Amino acid sequence: MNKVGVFPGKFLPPHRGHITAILRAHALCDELYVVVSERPQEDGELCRSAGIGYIDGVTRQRWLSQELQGLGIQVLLLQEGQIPPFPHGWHDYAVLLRQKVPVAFQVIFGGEESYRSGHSQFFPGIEYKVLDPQRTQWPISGTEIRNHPYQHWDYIAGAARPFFARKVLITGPESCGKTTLTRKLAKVYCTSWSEELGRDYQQDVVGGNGDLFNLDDFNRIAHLQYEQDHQALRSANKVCFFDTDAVVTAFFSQVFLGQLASRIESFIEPDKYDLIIALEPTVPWVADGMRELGDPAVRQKSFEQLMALYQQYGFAPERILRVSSADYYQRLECCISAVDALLARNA
Ligand SMILES: NC(=O)c1ccc[n+]([C@@H]2O[C@H](COP(=O)([O-])OP(=O)(O)OC[C@H]3O[C@@H](n4cnc5c(N)ncnc54)[C@H](O)[C@@H]3O)[C@@H](O)[C@H]2O)c1
Repeated sequence: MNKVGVFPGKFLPPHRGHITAILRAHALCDELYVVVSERPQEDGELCRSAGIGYIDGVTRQRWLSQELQGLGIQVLLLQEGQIPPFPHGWHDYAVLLRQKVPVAFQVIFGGEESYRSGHSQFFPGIEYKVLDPQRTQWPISGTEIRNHPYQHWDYIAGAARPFFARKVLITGPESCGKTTLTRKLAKVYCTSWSEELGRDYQQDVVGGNGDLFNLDDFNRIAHLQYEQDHQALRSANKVCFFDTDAVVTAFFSQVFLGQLASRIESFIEPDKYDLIIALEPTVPWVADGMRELGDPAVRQKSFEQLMALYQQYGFAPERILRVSSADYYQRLECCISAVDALLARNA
């Protein structure tokens, strides 16, 4: 007979302990269903008290589906908000779980010996198989990750890391040292970064001549940058650095064409970044054949216009760090201190 197993849990968030236990369970049956339980009120409170955004059930289901893809394991979502919380809802929980899993199952997997009596009472005839109850291989819990994600980074399932990674935007007008600083910060923190692709785009599509840009070029730049940023975030190690954002694209759309390309605003995300490092144009201007705004007064004015755009689009002023020093060493130190502080919070 086909042996069907179920692996239930909150997975708030999924971690290596969960993944390893699920893979062991998968090796012990013919068909496995992972069931993500969501209790929006209680789960929301767990996230709030840890100081993180709410990780809803669908997001957890997506993360686990990504982690387990290709193995034939189905990940289901069980809404438990309407039944009494554990341990008072055993009866209703048993009913819901049976309704959710589309076929009869013979074994439930878990890591808690203390759930055994509940299982034998409410799932009679169904085996309860406990795996690694001491959590010896991966001594970690969802609570520890929620409360101290950067201390326990290596345990967080890869699919969930972009959620926890701090997002740091480096912004500023032309020739303020943005790209170099972004690369340096990524190296200091041994992590990924996303470079501004507008310059390569300008080279490839209009031979470097910005006068040939049309509005659709700026839509495409915003879209391509969005995708590239997304990819960089997937391999972030606690923090990810972004060399530009759609506000900068909006600014250049205005500079080159005197108007805003139609789709740029849909890529502007005021809440995305934990920190926005705004580099004032106090370092020497470097002509590279593609830059347009070299006059000192124009540079400062560009900076202020850019800052006004962040304000206009609702970026929180307390997340913006203006870096004005003309000294490259000071600029770097100032950024390192700010990123350290960001990683120390909630750590
Ligand atoms: N309402 C009720 O009365 C009731 C009754 C029984 C069960 N339930 C539901 O069953 C689920 C129980 O899951 P949970 O809260 O334990 O979820 P969880 O996400 O904390 O853990 C999921 C499973 O992984 C195991 N695990 C966790 N960390 C591990 C590690 N480091 N190494 C190996 N294994 C590890 C856990 O023991 C558990 O079996 C919950 O969703 C709960 O709502 C509800």
